[in-house]
Amino acid sequence: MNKQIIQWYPGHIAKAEKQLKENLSKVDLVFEVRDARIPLATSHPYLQKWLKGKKQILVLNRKDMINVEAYQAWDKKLRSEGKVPWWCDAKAGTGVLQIKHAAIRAGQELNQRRLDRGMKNRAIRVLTLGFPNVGKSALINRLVKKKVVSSSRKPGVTRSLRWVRLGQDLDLLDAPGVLPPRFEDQNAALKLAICDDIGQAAYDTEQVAISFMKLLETLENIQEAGIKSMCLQNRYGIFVNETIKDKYSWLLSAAERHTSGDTQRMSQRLLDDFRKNLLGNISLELP
Ligand SMILES: Nc1nc2c(ncn2[C@@H]2O[C@H](COP(=O)(O)OP(=O)(O)OP(=O)(O)O)[C@@H](O)[C@H]2O)c(=O)[nH]1
Repeated sequence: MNKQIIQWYPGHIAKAEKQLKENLSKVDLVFEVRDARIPLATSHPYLQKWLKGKKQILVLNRKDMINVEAYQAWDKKLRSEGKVPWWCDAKAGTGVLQIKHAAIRAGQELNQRRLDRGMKNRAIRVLTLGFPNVGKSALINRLVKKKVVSSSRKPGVTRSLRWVRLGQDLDLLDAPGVLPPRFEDQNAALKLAICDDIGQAAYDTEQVAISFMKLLETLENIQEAGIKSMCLQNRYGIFVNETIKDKYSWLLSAAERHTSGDTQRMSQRLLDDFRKNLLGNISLELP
């Protein structure tokens, strides 16, 4: 997918970015939350420029949705770059307590510096930052152990900044997802679309479904994923690795058979199936 096909910069994200910049000076620490399935595609190109050396905790969420190989490869790569990745599953709550402790420790260091300068101790203000739908709100809800902010399956749900208190030590700021105004790298944008990390209005479902199939063919671990045994045969009458004259004509013909030529709906079903059944088994992005 080389053409500029996927674009998404809705008004609320532009507004969120403006608000974020206004609020950055008020926070002490930033949780940068990325999607563990696509840590590169969910790394914001301007983030370091905005944060200007502010203390950060790198959270790789959705650990439950990747395989061990991907986890190990990314953990090693990030550590080799001097980063400390904190892995979690904000839906189930795994790894969240460790993140809380890391934030409290960072807060103690910051407060020590305040004391050294003759200032009083205070709760540390933490901003949760990341692309839409990576699990920022789910992480906050897990940290405070109740549903204080909306967390939903669709990207772009958090629309405004909201402070949430966590015990005596931390004040958390939930913020809408941020995105670069233009996706220079359309392959990264495709991964965001496949993982449902950008709004559906940003892309053509059929094109993304076809691009995803092309991408699947290039993945080495596709056999391990047991894709052939998936619902594809029964539901769509196709095999991914089948040799066919026009590789992607199956998408169109399958769409005709199943949904009277409604390829958009067919592609949507396909993407939904893949998101549900396949994405946890394959590595969309390896270092
Ligand atoms: N399997 C799994 N699902 C998760 C995880 N974290 C979040 N989710 C789900 O992903 C969806 C998006 O989570 P949110 O917390 O709303 O994401 P967000 O980053 O706040 O999204 P925006 O409001 O768009 O910025 C929800 O349906 C969550 O239940 C995780 O670690 N594992």
